Amino acid sequence: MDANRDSSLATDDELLQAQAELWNHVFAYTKSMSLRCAVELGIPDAIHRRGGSITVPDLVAELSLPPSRTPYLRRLMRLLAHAGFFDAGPAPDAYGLTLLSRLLVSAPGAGQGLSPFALAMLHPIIVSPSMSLAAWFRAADDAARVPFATAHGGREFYAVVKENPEFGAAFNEAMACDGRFVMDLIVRGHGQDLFRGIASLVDVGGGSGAAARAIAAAFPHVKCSVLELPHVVASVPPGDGGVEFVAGDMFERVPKADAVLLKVRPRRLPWLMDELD
Ligand SMILES: C[S@@+](CC[C@H](N)C(=O)[O-])C[C@H]1O[C@@H](n2cnc3c(N)ncnc32)[C@H](O)[C@@H]1O
Repeated sequence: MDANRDSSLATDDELLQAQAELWNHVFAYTKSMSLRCAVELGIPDAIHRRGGSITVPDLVAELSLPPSRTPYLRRLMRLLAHAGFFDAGPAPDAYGLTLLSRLLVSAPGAGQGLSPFALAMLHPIIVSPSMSLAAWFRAADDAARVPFATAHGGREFYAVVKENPEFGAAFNEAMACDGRFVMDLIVRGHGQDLFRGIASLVDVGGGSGAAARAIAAAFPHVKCSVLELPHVVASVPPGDGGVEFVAGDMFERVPKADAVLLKVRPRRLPWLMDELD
């Protein structure tokens, strides 16, 4: 259907199709929330432990859930299978891992360990400010540059990360697992070209050093360091993985090195940070 057409000219079928699309958008969050639930329960790891496929009653037992939850878990699995996370294979009432859910499996060699990323990005501290996006647009006062600050007592994102150790640890682990995953692929695919002639590298805002460690392991001749905020450096176990940590502020000083790595993410969440953060 032509998205710009006047709805008075649409056929009943087209109106119903448009309503179905509207419902898809209205309920899109059910996918995210079901994913969060699956990760919190440890469903991808449980299926992996049971050889890659499991029936719903066995999954209830494996997760030590009350048997009365079986029909509800079945509905959750059906939704997640529809979203591509699990494969409703040939056996009745059984679900297997897909490429997508293998990304979440934590066992080394069996999956990519990206569950912490899903958990942190779907944490209430990140999600809840989105509920006040419209109110923020309407607000006359300019004090809060983004809805995140309004929802969190005027504090910017990294101040909240610092003040909330549980969320801080979850956020750092999310960055670490994603950094490790991406950097392993980059090193595997393009590392020889990328790091030729480089003797030292500093990863600016490099979190707990997962990406720098992946580079140091693959290219031992590259002296890798990480520049991070002091509270992040303080949370990294000492003597970890051949990477030097420098506590500081990237806007004040960046240690000298042959190469600077600054890996940032596209600003997908308009309520979280603005261009100045
Ligand atoms: C979005 S995370 C990215 C982490 C990692 N580079 C990655 O891509 O996975 C941004 C990191 O920058 C750090 N950071 C924020 N402001 C900083 C500053 N002024 N100086 C140094 N690091 C900073 C944060 O603590 C956080 O770990």
